[in-house]
Amino acid sequence: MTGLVLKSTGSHYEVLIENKKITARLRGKLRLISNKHTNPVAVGDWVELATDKNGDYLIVHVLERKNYIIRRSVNLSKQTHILASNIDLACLLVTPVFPETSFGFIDRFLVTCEAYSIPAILVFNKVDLFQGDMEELIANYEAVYQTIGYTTLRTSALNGTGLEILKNLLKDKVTLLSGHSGVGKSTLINAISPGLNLKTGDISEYHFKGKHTTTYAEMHPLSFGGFVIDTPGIKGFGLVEMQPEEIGDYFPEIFREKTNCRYNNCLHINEPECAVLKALSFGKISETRYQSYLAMLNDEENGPYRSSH
Ligand SMILES: Nc1nc2c(ncn2[C@@H]2O[C@H](COP(=O)(O)OP(=O)(O)OP(=O)(O)O)[C@@H](O)[C@H]2O)c(=O)[nH]1
Ligand SMILES: [Zn+2]
Repeated sequence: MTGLVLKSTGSHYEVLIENKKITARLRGKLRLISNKHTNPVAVGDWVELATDKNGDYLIVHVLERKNYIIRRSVNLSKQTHILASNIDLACLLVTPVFPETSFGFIDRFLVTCEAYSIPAILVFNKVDLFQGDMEELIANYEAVYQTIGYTTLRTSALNGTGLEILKNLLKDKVTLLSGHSGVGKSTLINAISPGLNLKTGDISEYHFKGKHTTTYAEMHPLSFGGFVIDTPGIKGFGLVEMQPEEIGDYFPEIFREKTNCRYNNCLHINEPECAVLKALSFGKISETRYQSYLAMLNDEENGPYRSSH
């Protein structure tokens, strides 16, 4: 029989088999297969199951993954951890304040999605709080990302803004929902799919302790069709196994321009006749995006790269 992995707590897995949630363990052998990733089975995996002599469920095989997103393991070793697999859409919840989501964080998320060819959207949440300066801040973010071609949406779980549009975007898909701890992931899922009753945090706790209420990635069936994967308060995405020359390919607007650079191995730092730097000087490529690009280049061991721009 096959099932869909909804949750992993390390030793046990919650698996959906034809609308029934069961708990399963891994067959011993499976644990040895993957040295590359710290978890051989991830949320979103389709798995084959068997029962042991006591009638307990065992995961015996992981079906081929359409895609998966990896993160560096928490201990910052070379090992990586599969965050989730078989993702149709990645949705980043963004709040300009409470908590602050930086351009750098958004760009890292988008680059990760581009690298895995997973469509990504940006959802500006808690818009009920946006007035005055906040409104301006959001409009600024929207302008940057809409110009590149990303879909953006404004939502509020509190006053219902954008919830119907969000439901339409998520319907019948497996959506990875990300965002800093406290941006309102659990609250938003509860609002679009009542009955799940996910635990939400008190905002004051986030401020003072940086508290995480969610600790494991977990997949939830949506009442209107599809699944959403809630991820624990993420500090950042690791750019795993990415070559410096590759990074620009995951910024769609840099990728579009780079064919016109004089050198085809141009890193768009201070090379002559660089089409990317030219587009930047015309404002066709945004300054914040370019700064994120440079920051990501310098993340790699080959850095530092400094632009004379
Ligand atoms: N004003 C306002 N507050 C919101 C909204 N959505 C969530 N909140 C508040 O933001 C806080 C954090 O919400 P959560 O849903 O727990 O955040 P989360 O992203 O799931 O956090 P983690 O589980 O730690 O990753 C809570 O106090 C919510 O009441 C919203 O649309 N408007
Ligand atoms: Zn260039």
